[in-house]
Amino acid sequence: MSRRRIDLTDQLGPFVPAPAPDDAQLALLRAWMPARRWFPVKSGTTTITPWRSFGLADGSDAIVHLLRVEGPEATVTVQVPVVRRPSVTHAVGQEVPPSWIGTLGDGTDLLDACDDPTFWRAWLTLAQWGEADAPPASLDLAGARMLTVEQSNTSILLPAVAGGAILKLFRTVAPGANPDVDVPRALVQVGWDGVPAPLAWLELAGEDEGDVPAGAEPIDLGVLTELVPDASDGFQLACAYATGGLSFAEDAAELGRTVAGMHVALRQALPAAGQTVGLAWLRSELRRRARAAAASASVIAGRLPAIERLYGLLEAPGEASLLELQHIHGDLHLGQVLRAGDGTWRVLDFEGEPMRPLEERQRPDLPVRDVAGMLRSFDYAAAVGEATSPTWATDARDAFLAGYTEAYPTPDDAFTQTLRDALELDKALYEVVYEAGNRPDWLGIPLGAVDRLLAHGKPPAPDGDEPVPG
Ligand SMILES: Nc1ncnc2c1ncn2[C@@H]1O[C@H](COP(=O)(O)OP(=O)(O)O)[C@@H](O)[C@H]1O
Ligand SMILES: O=P(O)(O)O[C@H]1O[C@H](CO)[C@@H](O[C@H]2O[C@H](CO)[C@@H](O)[C@H](O)[C@H]2O)[C@H](O)[C@H]1O
Repeated sequence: MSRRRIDLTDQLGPFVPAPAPDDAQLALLRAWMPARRWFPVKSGTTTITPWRSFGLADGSDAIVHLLRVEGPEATVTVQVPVVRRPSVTHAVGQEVPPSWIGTLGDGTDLLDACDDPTFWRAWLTLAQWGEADAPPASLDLAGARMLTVEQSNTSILLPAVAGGAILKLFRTVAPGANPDVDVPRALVQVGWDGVPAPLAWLELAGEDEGDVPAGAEPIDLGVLTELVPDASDGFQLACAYATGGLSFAEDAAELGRTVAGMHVALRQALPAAGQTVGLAWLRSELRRRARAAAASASVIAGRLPAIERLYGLLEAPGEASLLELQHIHGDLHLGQVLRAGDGTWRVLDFEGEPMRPLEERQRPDLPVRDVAGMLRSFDYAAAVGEATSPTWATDARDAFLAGYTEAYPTPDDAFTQTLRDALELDKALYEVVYEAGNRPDWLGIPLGAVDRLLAHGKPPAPDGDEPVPG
């Protein structure tokens, strides 16, 4: 969707030039960044080099560094705003605050500015506020704090700004509109109330670079969104239900209706102009992703033949049949939904799977991918919440699917089931790679699902063929 663009062609817009981090700062950043949850490269050696640095034009002293992180597979750009403050001594045994990057030779601390009120104020002052021209007259930072939850970006809770808001600073940035800004805006514009409204965003002008043509697209640095009051995180809630022996079916059914409503609204908000894919293409794409997953997580490699066979089952009566694509969420799971105080659900985080390239994440896709993502999440909640009932996850799945199909009728036939299984497997493989890099203790959750799906979708083994694991 179009944005009212500030003319940034010959100037830095809301920013002022600033020096790149010097050697001492760079050494601290190189030691600190890879241990952050948001650091995008999870294994292998990385090279971190300064790319662009700028200050904020309101006179505050934070400096935003964009650093190139070159990993074994790709080079990405990471946003790290910093401030220098007089050093604070922490008692022996006391944990240093999460914003502490290190102490410089002159005795000052280099800190993550995401936890700094002067940076918040500067950001809010310089951001583009929706269709309005200016921020609210008063920016009350009472109760504001940086969140320390598990997330791919860094968010700051601002309970007194604009009636309650949350600021998300994108950690991995790229030229082009971040879907986490434009997709919710488009959904709000078509009147869908299942998403909290974006209130303001901040973008950095593009810059010519090497063979990138002049006028490279602006880079989205973050988005301010309205706060969902009295919200419960969907994953924590589901885990608590599982632990407490409470059925999640009713909430799951409502969630199914919400996800269906989201798909209907996305079709209207961002029409995909009749784009389709053929089954042959889908099979080869799923196999490509499986091979890439196997290359990243060795535990998948031995299962590849069985995975390929399961994808081979993906045949419709008319092989020529085409599947319709549309804009989808792309990384839907219980941690991306909030249950508001009134029991309704809100969907967050339209950035897609953070481990995939932006261009891939923006493409129209199959809505069943979102359904499969949420189904995987019930399995996670049952495992993490140590569900006491053996049917906890299947009850939630069935209720979710019933709620979804009630609001977005889809055929209930063998092909639909096989397609859903294939996409659940695709998601479980992604999760194996994700857990191997982030939470190795949880690797068994998606791996168990991979084996279950392989056993369930097991094709009749041709003579002499090796057996499917599971
Ligand atoms: N609009 C909102 N209202 C209340 N809480 C929110 C809102 N948006 C996000 N959160 C909370 O902020 C945290 C991070 O949000 P999320 O958008 O999923 O981050 P990330 O993309 O970095 O993973 C989650 O704990 C989520 O529950
Ligand atoms: O929320 P993000 O955009 O950062 O998504 C990534 O991290 C998620 C974990 O925080 C990960 O989700 C996986 O774990 C969840 C429980 O923590 C579970 O509910 C999901 O079903 C499971 O996929 C997500 O895959 C990853 O992209």
